[in-house]
Amino acid sequence: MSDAILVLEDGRTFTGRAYGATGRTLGEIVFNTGMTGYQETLTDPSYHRQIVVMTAPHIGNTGVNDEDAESRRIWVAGFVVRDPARRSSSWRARRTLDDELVAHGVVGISDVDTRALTRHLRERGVMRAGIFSGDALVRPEGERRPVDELVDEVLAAPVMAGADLAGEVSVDEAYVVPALGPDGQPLAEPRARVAAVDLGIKSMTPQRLAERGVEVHVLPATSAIDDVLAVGPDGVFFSNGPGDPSAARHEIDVLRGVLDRRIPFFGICYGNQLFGRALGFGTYKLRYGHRGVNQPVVDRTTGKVEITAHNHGFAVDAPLDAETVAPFDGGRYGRVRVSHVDLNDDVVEGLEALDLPAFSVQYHPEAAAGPHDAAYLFDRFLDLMTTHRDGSTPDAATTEKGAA
Ligand SMILES: NC(=O)CC[C@H](N)C(=O)O
Repeated sequence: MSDAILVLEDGRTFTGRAYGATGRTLGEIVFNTGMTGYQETLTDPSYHRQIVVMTAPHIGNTGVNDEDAESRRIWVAGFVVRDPARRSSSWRARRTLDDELVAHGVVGISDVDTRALTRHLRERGVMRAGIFSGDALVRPEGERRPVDELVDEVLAAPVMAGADLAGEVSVDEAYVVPALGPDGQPLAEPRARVAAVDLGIKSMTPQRLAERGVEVHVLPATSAIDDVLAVGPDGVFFSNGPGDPSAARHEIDVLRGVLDRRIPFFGICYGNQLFGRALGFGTYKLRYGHRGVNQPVVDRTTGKVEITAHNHGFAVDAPLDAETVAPFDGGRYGRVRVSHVDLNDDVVEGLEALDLPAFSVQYHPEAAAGPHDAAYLFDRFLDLMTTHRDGSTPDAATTEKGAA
């Protein structure tokens, strides 16, 4: 195994060994505290352009299987681990993690003091970084490249703030995930039909809806409101995704079209941030974000605390205490409240419109990877769609699907 170096934009360096592909990679460096789920993390499109540090020290133990990928490829820009497993041990493993990283051309580094690195990122905040190994470490004449030169390359990489990335990870063509019955077989009569805008969707999300008898039409991020309406949806879903929500102007316009028509809406993660912005709230970048599978969140509707999976670096800036009139366009969307809050740091983790059939969460009820405490949110979405359709909501008199 050859040498590798991790270079942060503030000049801090960590030496280690090449892991996965060798070469050079640049991105925003973030840490994930999950003890499990590295395959789901690697294939989560929300990590596009990010170098992920795993704080769990031993990575690769269960290899890579053919079932747990959350999308068609690995998206992380680079991978940083402490102690890679020397062999995979799982009846489901088909390949080693090292081989999988090589096959996908993902440059990684191992034997890094990931505790020191994570403490550094907690203090200084996430920043740009690069991993350099193999030819990327040496000049053509064979001498080692000085760190200053590597730092300059890191500083030339784009920052995450302002990045509009959903279009880079979304599908090109729409597809349908069929509704399933209790026996796992396709349902002839779906219980509801959802238009799901793919901003970087994880495959487990339409699956969780399909398991509840919902037919899911997954649409490209570039879809216009007419494409969404063409599905004839009982509800619209906006997925997780990479990038800065303040850059997603097209998607926010489409979402306002959904809200104006009072079509039931549910958003996850990036979808929550876009819902917040559509309502007129701001979003901001967290110092180091939430990434892992054990974040405590309180659901203020029931008072229950749930342990949840997270992957976000931005958050919605909305008042925690009271119902607020959504600021957009003089209160056009009525009242809103913060429905979920992170108990570690009081970050907004969910929004609920009180005068529209719409809600969202900042975290991952699809739970891939992670605990399943928040699965009830998919049931809430289905309930919202069916009661809205049957006209049995309290505000049904004023709720007319298709009204402009
Ligand atoms: N998982 C997500 O949807 C992430 C949303 C956004 N890109 C963030 O970092 O906050």
